[in-house]
Amino acid sequence: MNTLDRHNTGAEGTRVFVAEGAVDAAPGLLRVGTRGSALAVAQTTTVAEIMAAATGLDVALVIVTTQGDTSRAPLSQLGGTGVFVSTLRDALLAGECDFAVHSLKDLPTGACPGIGIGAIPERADARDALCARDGLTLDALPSGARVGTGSPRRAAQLLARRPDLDVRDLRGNVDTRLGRVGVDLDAVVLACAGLDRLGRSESITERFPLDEAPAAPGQGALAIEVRADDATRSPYAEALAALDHAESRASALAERAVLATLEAGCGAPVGATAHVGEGRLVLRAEVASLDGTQRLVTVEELPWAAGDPEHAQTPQRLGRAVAQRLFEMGAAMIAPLSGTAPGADRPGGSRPDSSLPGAPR
Ligand SMILES: NCc1[nH]cc(CCC(=O)O)c1CC(=O)O
Repeated sequence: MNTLDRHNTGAEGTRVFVAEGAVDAAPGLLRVGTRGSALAVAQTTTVAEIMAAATGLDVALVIVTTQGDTSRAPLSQLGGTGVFVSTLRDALLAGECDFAVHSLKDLPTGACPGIGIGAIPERADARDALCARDGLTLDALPSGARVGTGSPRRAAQLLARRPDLDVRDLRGNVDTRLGRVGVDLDAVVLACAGLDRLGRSESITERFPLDEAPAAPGQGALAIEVRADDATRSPYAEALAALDHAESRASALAERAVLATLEAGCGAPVGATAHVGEGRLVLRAEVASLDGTQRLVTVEELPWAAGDPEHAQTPQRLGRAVAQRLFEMGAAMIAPLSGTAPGADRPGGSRPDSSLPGAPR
């Protein structure tokens, strides 16, 4: 009755299936909470298949409908993008699911009592994608071309390269946004990760290099949240350990520490992108003015090795240092960081992501 669509994963005969409505806890079953959008279901299915293979258990996708999905009220009235996240967290705390899968870039940086990030899986392509009509690249778009994005960071980065563009506000899910290309817009900018996960890679006409256009902190990464008491208990711990990817975790946490220290929200023109190379964690971040005419960029790095307890706090330290440097360069003077006017005084420092003791690294 609960199962709409079941399929075998082929992994030791376990099943991954989509449940409609409530599913009771059962010993042989893991329940993974997800939003119901095509993108959310696609990425949660991948997560569920890894969990099933690692534990030998069945995995149910529990679709949680959030107010952000059903309401037509502006996001600002619903309490910002956090509405997508808080309903999933409520379901987790209420025991309606055992895990919650989020796009990491949509997760507010503040800690949530009783919940922690149990795993950050291997990240998809973190870059932004231009999806233009007729296969056009950014340089090839005609003067004054109309490009859609709802992100102030993407708008600033577009205008920095092409001040002549007519950047238009754009909302809605991935397919809605793509549907505007060649109709009333010449192009839209979306995350490569979402397009690749949805099988829409062929719509991409250019992938912007991260060193020229740092993406949103955490873009392309997922976060698997778990009740803090369950993180180290079997079978949850085995499922999380199979999913966690140390380099992706370190990179994403460093990027998010920039955002937390700047006390910047998703509406702030802030990009941050980290990678691991030659035993070092390298973090590049940018704060731009909304019109793209002013861009502050800094790159810093620290030694880092997977699994080394000495480097457990390195991502947060690196992110804080980069954000402090951006403050010194005048970030608060050129950009609205949390919806306040440019120039407003921004104290640094904010509570970091909750980290679970004993959670897989
Ligand atoms: N803000 C919406 C959002 N949240 C996560 C993704 C998909 C990319 C990802 O997983 O980071 C998107 C769409 C987009 O930015 O194009």
